[in-house]
Amino acid sequence: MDRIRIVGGSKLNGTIAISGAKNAALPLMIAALLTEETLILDNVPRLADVAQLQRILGNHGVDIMSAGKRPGDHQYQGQTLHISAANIIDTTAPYDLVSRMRASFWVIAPLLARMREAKVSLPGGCAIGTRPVDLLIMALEKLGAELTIDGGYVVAKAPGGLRGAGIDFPKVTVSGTHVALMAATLAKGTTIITHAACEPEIADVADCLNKMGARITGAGTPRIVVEGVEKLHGARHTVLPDRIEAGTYAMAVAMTGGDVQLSGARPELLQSALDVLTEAGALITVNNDGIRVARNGAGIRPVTVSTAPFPGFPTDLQAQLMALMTCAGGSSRITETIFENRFMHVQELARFGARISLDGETATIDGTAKLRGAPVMATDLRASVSLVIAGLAAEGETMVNRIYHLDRGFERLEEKLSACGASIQRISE
Ligand SMILES: CC(=O)N[C@H]1[C@@H](OP(=O)(O)OP(=O)(O)OC[C@H]2O[C@@H](n3ccc(=O)[nH]c3=O)[C@H](O)[C@@H]2O)O[C@H](CO)[C@@H](O)[C@@H]1O
Ligand SMILES: C=C(OP(=O)(O)O)C(=O)O
Repeated sequence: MDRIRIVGGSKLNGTIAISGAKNAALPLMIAALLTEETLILDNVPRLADVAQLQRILGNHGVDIMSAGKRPGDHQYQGQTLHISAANIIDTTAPYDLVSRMRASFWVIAPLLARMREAKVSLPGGCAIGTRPVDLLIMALEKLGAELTIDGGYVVAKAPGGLRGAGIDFPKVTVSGTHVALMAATLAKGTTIITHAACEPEIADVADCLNKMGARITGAGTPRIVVEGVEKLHGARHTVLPDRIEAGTYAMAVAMTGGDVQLSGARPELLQSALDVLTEAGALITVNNDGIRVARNGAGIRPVTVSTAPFPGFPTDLQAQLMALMTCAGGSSRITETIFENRFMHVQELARFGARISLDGETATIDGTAKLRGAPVMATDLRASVSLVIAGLAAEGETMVNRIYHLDRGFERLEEKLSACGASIQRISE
């Protein structure tokens, strides 16, 4: 299994091109199931999760062509996928494919909406909590589907097609909102989704669905209205930049010191994280090319932060912020409000000499002047990258084991960081 070796202590300086967002690319690829025409997606990141979803869609009979580089393409430009679901040959998404990735469960929505049936294994994904799908099931039932759970599969049927309805989510759910939105596009009549998730990836998917002929208003706000249409058609859409990747590199620069341009990053997608970084002592400037992050000389200041749905501080940056705070000049508090078990990085950060105590959903981090490199391993994607950030700032060698989580969500991580002066390499065995 591959590992990443880091020798810490170098400041980061240079430019990092931000990739397309994993959490937008995945539902956008799934949305291709809604039409028999071709959906072309630009700026799709080359990630393990994207490759896995290609296999899952392939199993349903979807043809996916990845266009090669064109002359003039920037070396960091993501891939273009031509996705054609002209013939759906199988409406079952099997356990061995779906269990590895949370978002793959969402195929249930377009399959049900277009084929009127679906059988999808209960999902897997990052081990950060129980992650039930009750609200996704509730949303599909509201739209008139009948759902049962049988042998680890959700079996869904809507023989007469889906019907528009009111869907009121009792808590904000990104997955629930994606599923409700996709299913409602082909339902008969109007669907009104309230307490919808406002994450930018939802608005990006709605934008693409509208290009495909859907009639959606209000995406990106808590109230989304969908007028169902009979058919969707092909379209071309560019995946929005990854705000979590941008925030991760911003935290890394704030920790090591240096000066890095995050090319293509969009500040409005991660304002809450930029505010926290500024409070912590990083210098953030917005320019035409993206966001510039620097920290020169000044120490890291402690912060108190709670994760929250967008536009709040994202849970997907919680572990990275915690890594940063291990070197703050004082005591920080980070509260995780979205997932009940998203502190798996705490015990691994302790291997670097970090001082963190946990009390329920709140971590108290007592900053230390220096971390020391160590062998570490993480069980989820963002926890893994928090260990990379700590390793970049720590004295001596860090070996990050079990890095397949990193490959799920960070495109060319070692390449991007090495180009900014980090000593980081992948060791393949
Ligand atoms: C592929 C993708 O986009 N993943 C993101 C998505 O995950 P995901 O879509 O799984 O997260 P949700 O927003 O759905 O989950 C939020 C909370 O709602 C709960 N819940 C959710 C569904 C349900 O049916 N019942 C229920 O109780 C979850 O357990 C969690 O406590 O949003 C999370 C929150 O921003 C991010 O951390 C993940 O990176
Ligand atoms: C939790 C994440 O992914 P997933 O929902 O696919 O597990 C993530 O992207 O941080």
